[in-house]
Amino acid sequence: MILGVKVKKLIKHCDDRGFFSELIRDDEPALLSKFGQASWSMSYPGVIKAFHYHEKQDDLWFFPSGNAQVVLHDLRENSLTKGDTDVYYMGEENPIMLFIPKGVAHGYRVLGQKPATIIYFTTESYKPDNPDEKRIPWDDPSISFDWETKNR
Ligand SMILES: Cc1cn([C@H]2C[C@H](O)[C@@H](COP(=O)(O)OP(=O)(O)O[C@H]3O[C@@H](C)C(=O)[C@@H](O)[C@H]3O)O2)c(=O)[nH]c1=O
Repeated sequence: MILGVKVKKLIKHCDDRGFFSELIRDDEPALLSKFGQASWSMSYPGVIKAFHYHEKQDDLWFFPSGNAQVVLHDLRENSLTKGDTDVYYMGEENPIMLFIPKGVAHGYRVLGQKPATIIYFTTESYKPDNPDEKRIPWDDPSISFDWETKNR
């Protein structure tokens, strides 16, 4: 597992009305050291958004609807897991919060036949004049992640 990445499994309190679940609390600083921004985005089935990374901000991801294949790749020079790639399947079928530290490239592919929505929290707010948004092509050979679903 890439160093510094954290997973919080959400607890669904189900009853006859539906369910309730906590996402993040102020006594979980390990998950988000500070609040910068909350963002919401939707992607259509099959879309790949990858790879992005940040120099200053940490991300905390949650997919409230749909499902995604999330791919992380450690770019940090001084990390013991530099060069490692990890995959998470998250969303409706696996409701988790995923903490992605700065310097870890991240991206996702929407799985299934319906759009996926993501709500994510960042430790910094977006600066339109100088965004902390770095990009690596989704099929970059240095990561060489195979995004195809394997029928087996
Ligand atoms: C990220 C961001 C974008 N924008 C604007 C810029 C642009 O006009 C439009 C779409 O921006 P992007 O193409 O960068 O959006 P998107 O490709 O959804 O970017 C996001 O993807 C996820 C997977 C991440 O990891 C985030 O860090 C962020 O990079 O929204 C904001 O106004 N605020 C923001 O915080």
